[in-house]
Amino acid sequence: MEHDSASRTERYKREAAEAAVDRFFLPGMCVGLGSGSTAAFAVRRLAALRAEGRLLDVSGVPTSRATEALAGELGVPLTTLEEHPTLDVTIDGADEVAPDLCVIKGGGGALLREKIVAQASRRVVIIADVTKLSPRLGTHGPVPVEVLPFGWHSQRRFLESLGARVVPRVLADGAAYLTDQGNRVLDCAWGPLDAPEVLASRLSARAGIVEHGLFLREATDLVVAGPRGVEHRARPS
Ligand SMILES: O=C[C@H](O)[C@H](O)[C@H](O)COP(=O)(O)O
Repeated sequence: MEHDSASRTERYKREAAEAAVDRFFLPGMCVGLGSGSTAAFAVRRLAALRAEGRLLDVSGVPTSRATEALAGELGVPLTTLEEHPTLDVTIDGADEVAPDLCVIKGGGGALLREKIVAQASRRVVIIADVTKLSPRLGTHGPVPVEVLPFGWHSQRRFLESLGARVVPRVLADGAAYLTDQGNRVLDCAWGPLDAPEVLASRLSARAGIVEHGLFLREATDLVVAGPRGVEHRARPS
């Protein structure tokens, strides 16, 4: 039963990713390649289209070392923000998606590069299976916060003073999890957030906090897949 629901979720992730690539990646584009299991399906779709001789002139900026490695393995051409400071579109996953297309990202630790790439993109398409939809951000899980290793205990106390239950992210062997930039991640559970924009600006103002997983303005579109098929939603104006 559990296995069935896990494989359904994987199918929905793949369907959302493939629909988004087919609709939003166009010939000649420079694109952002997101991170995580859903975004990996998008990279695979782009590689499959290339194998059919389509989108051969599309190049991508990867949002993590893992995505860079996957794209490299599959022969997807990569570029950089130095070469292409503005990207046409980024397709990326999310951990939680609210009805206004505000999202939480960073479950895989790629939030900083993902936000840099999203903010350099004209359009940001979030791809998700239905389990990611949430009535209010914070309902499903924590907000990942990336902090410099220097003085990180002081960031932990600061986050607790804002009401979070803070769990420093660790690897299976108990060692500290480090991001691609060598920073720590503190997973901060606040529960459903009444005013995510107020929280986001307090986090952004704190020295030592490098970035947080609240993406409140970046997403322009959502492609979500579930038992009723694949649906596209544009950000409400
Ligand atoms: O840091 C990771 C990213 O923000 C992912 O896009 C997010 O965690 C969703 O990952 P997945 O598609 O594996 O659920």
